[in-house]
Amino acid sequence: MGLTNQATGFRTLRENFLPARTGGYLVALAGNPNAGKSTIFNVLTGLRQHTGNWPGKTVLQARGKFTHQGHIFTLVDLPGTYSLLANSVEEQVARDFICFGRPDVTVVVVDATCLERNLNLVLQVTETTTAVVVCLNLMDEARRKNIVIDVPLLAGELGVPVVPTAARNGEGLARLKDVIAAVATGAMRPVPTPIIYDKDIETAASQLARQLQPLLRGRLNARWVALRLLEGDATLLQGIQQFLGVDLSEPGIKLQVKEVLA
Ligand SMILES: Nc1nc2c(ncn2[C@@H]2O[C@H](COP(=O)(O)OP(=O)(O)OP(=O)(O)O)[C@@H](O)[C@H]2O)c(=O)[nH]1
Ligand SMILES: [Mg+2]
Repeated sequence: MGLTNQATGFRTLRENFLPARTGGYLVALAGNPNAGKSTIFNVLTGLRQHTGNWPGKTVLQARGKFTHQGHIFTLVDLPGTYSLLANSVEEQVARDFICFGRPDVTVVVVDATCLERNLNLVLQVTETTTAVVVCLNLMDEARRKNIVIDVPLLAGELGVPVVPTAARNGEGLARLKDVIAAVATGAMRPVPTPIIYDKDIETAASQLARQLQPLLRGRLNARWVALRLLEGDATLLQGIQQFLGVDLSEPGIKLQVKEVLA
């Protein structure tokens, strides 16, 4: 059953979105459908989010709390998404929370049995924020399929911590909490490996990013927004208007996009 814009009303989504900051840290759980986000959410919070072996179970974000090392963490279980270039309302919920919910840490849960496909989202998230932890879930399944992953090498390549887990039997979740806490408190500062595009795209993006910087005022990564504008991502413009009150579809910006593309 699809969740449509009409059925939910965008306003409701937006009101649901930005949790009141009541102290503690805000942690987003993002990832492809079926990667095990809700399973991790349930173990960490003791709540019972719907889980099951088909994609798209979680349609709206769910929130729960856990405490660790004396800190309170609000965990947000997001709908599964393959990409930040939202193609459905569920993906838009996830994208908007990652971009506008200002999480202190974004955990990207990936399926260790199909790492390559899952890394697409990891790379997109690390383009928007540095406070990223990769949770390499379904390690039990990977072992069963004789898939061997060099975790330190992966972490080194990505520039963010990678924590192997098998959430269904609780494996690795204590370490996951330690790493979330370390990134949230600033004890660990990931430095994601930048993705460098063709020279023309880089030149256009940095030119545009300079124009966007004063409008976005650090609330969103200007380079990433510039790349999305060059790509013509209309739903992101909607989100920026809604959550930041900045209209990037105004003629002045359109003209700049045209100019850098010329
Ligand atoms: N073997 C194994 N199964 C797991 C593991 N983690 C989750 N699962 C199972 O994988 C299926 C999907 O888990 P969910 O937690 O619902 O996945 P999700 O990421 O929340 O999925 P969406 O909400 O659809 O995006 C469920 O049947 C879980 O029991 C794990 O580490 N190992
Ligand atoms: Mg789920």
